[in-house]
Amino acid sequence: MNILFYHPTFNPESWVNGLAQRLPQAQVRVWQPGDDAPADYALVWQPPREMLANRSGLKGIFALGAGVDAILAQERQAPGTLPAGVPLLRLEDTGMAQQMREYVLAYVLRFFRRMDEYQLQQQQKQWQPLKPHRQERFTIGIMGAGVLGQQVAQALVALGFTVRCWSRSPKQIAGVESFHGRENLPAFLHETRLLVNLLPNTPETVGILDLALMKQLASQAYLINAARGAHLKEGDLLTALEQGQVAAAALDVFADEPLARMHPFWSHPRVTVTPHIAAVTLPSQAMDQIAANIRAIEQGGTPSGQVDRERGY
Ligand SMILES: NC(=O)C1=CN([C@@H]2O[C@H](COP(=O)(O)OP(=O)(O)OC[C@H]3O[C@@H](n4cnc5c(N)ncnc54)[C@H](O)[C@@H]3O)[C@@H](O)[C@H]2O)C=CC1
Ligand SMILES: O=C(O)C(=O)CO
Repeated sequence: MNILFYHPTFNPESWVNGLAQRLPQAQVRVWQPGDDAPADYALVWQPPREMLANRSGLKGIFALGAGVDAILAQERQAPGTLPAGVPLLRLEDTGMAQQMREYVLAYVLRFFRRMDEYQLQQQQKQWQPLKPHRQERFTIGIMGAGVLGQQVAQALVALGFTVRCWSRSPKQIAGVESFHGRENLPAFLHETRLLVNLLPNTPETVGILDLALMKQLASQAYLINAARGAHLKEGDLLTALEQGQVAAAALDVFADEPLARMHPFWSHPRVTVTPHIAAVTLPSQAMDQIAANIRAIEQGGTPSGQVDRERGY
């Protein structure tokens, strides 16, 4: 069995060695331009078109992340990047849910305990206790109740928050009110005080975080966007902040990354910027999952994490 690896920034040696340890029967190699020797599987992030274009015989392409929007966009722009008919698989959790829980909880508590405002007050040397937010008036809405959203929801319930989620189909998550479908989006947004976005970026969800949506939230709402920058209309967030509709936002992802030096978010007193670090790929856990999926395919079983290319996630 031959496995190709390509990632623009990961250390390829540790992946080649790690995969070889997990799949002793496999020959693992780092793809180099011009390599058109046979392969059964490919592990990729931002693959050049020429890497996979003529490889319709692959048994699986493994995306080295949870979100596959970038690779599907590559395919739209340069057809052939993902040969037709080859299953595309993504990472499911592999340690990202724990990181995402930490990220979201950190900002939920920061906003709930008004730490963002105390930080601004400290800069003014201002000693001014603020009226605490009350949990019963601090409903948290999670858009996207998948692998990551469900675990974040459970962690927030355990902290005593009222939590609701919105997804494509109804979800059963203990202690969480489930809303689904576009028709129920207004009901989900109504009275949501803190909105967490964990949707995949698809043709249906791109630009979903716009001013019209923000106006449906409770006033002085908070936003945590840890999914994709393409979900957020950045100018609309600036307007919502100016109008007081949104009190503050924590943003991990941006329309253009890295965020341009002149971007207003950098210096906005009500915006926190992190450089797309909410949940990163953990090589060891990712390789365990990919190796298990390859074994499943080799034994005629069904691997997990297969992407529906039409749906976009
Ligand atoms: N900032 C970061 O570091 C990271 C960001 N991410 C982002 O998080 C996203 C979510 O990851 P997972 O939870 O693993 O995905 P998932 O596929 O398990 O969950 C997606 C959820 O979104 C819902 N959804 C999809 N389309 C919808 C629509 N049109 N209307 C309503 N609900 C819809 C689904 O029903 C599902 O509940 C990824 O696609 C990625 O973009 C993932 C990892 C790290
Ligand atoms: O896995 C993903 O989709 C990520 O965004 C990782 O940073």
